[in-house]
Amino acid sequence: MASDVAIGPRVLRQDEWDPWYDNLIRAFGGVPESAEERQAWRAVTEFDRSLGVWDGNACVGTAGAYSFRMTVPGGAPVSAAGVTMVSVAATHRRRGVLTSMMRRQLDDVRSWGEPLAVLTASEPAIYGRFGYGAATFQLQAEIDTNRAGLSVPAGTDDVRLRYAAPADVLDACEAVYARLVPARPGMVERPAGWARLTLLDPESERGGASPLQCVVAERDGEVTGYARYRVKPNWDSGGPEGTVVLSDLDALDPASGAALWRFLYGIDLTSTLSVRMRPVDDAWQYLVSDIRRCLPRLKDALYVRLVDVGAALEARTYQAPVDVVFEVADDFCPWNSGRWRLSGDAKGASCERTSDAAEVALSVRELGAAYLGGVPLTALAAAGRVRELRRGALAEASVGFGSAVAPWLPHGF
Ligand SMILES: CC(=O)SCCNC(=O)CCNC(=O)[C@H](O)C(C)(C)COP(=O)(O)OP(=O)(O)OC[C@H]1O[C@@H](n2cnc3c(N)ncnc32)[C@H](O)[C@@H]1OP(=O)(O)O
Repeated sequence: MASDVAIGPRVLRQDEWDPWYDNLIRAFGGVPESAEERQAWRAVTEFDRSLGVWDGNACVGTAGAYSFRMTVPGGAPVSAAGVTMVSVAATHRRRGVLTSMMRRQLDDVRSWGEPLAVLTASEPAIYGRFGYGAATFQLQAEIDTNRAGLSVPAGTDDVRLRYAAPADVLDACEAVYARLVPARPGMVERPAGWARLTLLDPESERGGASPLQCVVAERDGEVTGYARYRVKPNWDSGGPEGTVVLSDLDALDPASGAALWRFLYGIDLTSTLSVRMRPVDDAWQYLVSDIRRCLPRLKDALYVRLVDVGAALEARTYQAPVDVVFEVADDFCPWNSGRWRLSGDAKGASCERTSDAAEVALSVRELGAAYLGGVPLTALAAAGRVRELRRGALAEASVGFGSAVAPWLPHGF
């Protein structure tokens, strides 16, 4: 029988989800998920935007594309395909199966009129060839809470904290999250069904820590913030050395945020606060007296691909006036290649094809890296990945592309 791999990716059918998802799980090591996790991921699968590659009856390739709306600089929510569930069976690796799915997917995203595709990469080396650039980074830290002192702003003592079962306060926490989304590039409006995912708490992923715990911050009876975390006790010969492992923390104002951080710092019998997936400008860094005792480090997070260069650059605003002609190279999506004049400021922008002389030359990957304002074009130029062709154009573009707050993707997908 002829192999269907030659036919290439096709849209996933509802009755194919189990073998499709099994291919993904196996590609990530084969550790089974709980029935609850499986059901939750099935519930958010968008079948008409999911692709499978089949060899006879066997699924050998998977890819999906959530229909996200992501905040861009200036605050607008922009349609972005959230590329996900990418896997190729090891029996079929390095034969171009991923490339065939990326080809089909980016053509589809273009036909849906969505200007952006975004993803988090299992390995950074995979997606650059398809035009994705690392656009946001996340802060990780192991905070020595006994030695990195904390000072809090006025009003912190007015914030009331109370424990709550995570599911009982989910709606109030989601309301806090939703109010933060427009204020920070890279944040994604949570589509229907996604709030539940924040509560998934399989024992296999706790690493010996407690189930998820939740504390909410309130002022005048209104929920103004929340933290979800686990505690991992550790008793060694020197005494208690437990770790607080932060899962999520969002707050609407500095005092509410500080109250939550102070709470996490002060949990008895613990000496380390372990944080992951935080924005690079996270406030706790400016509350501590000794940042060295926090061991901060960065990790790449969201990768951005401009599927439609003109529409994407028009969808955001620019924090200082920009009038620059970009020469864009895009081998994988050639419809983007060529010269574009971007004229914009903090109120809006236009981006149109031009035959004027190029002033800054770069590939679509660099444009994706710089798009959310977290990676300066000047830094990419220093690495030789962006070329200035008109004196002054690079600085003009780099300042304009910047963002007052660091872009951040708060959760995986
Ligand atoms: C958004 C997400 O879901 S991220 C999750 C990605 N999935 C995983 O990491 C699961 C485990 N890995 C896999 O399933 C597969 O190895 C994949 C999906 C990473 C790659 O699939 P393949 O079908 O083997 O890729 P394909 O054959 O199309 O390779 C295309 C090119 O990418 C390169 N490439 C593929 N995977 C990698 C990698 N992990 N690191 C570096 N380069 C890679 C290939 O060498 C090839 O290069 P070439 O064009 O210069 O020859």
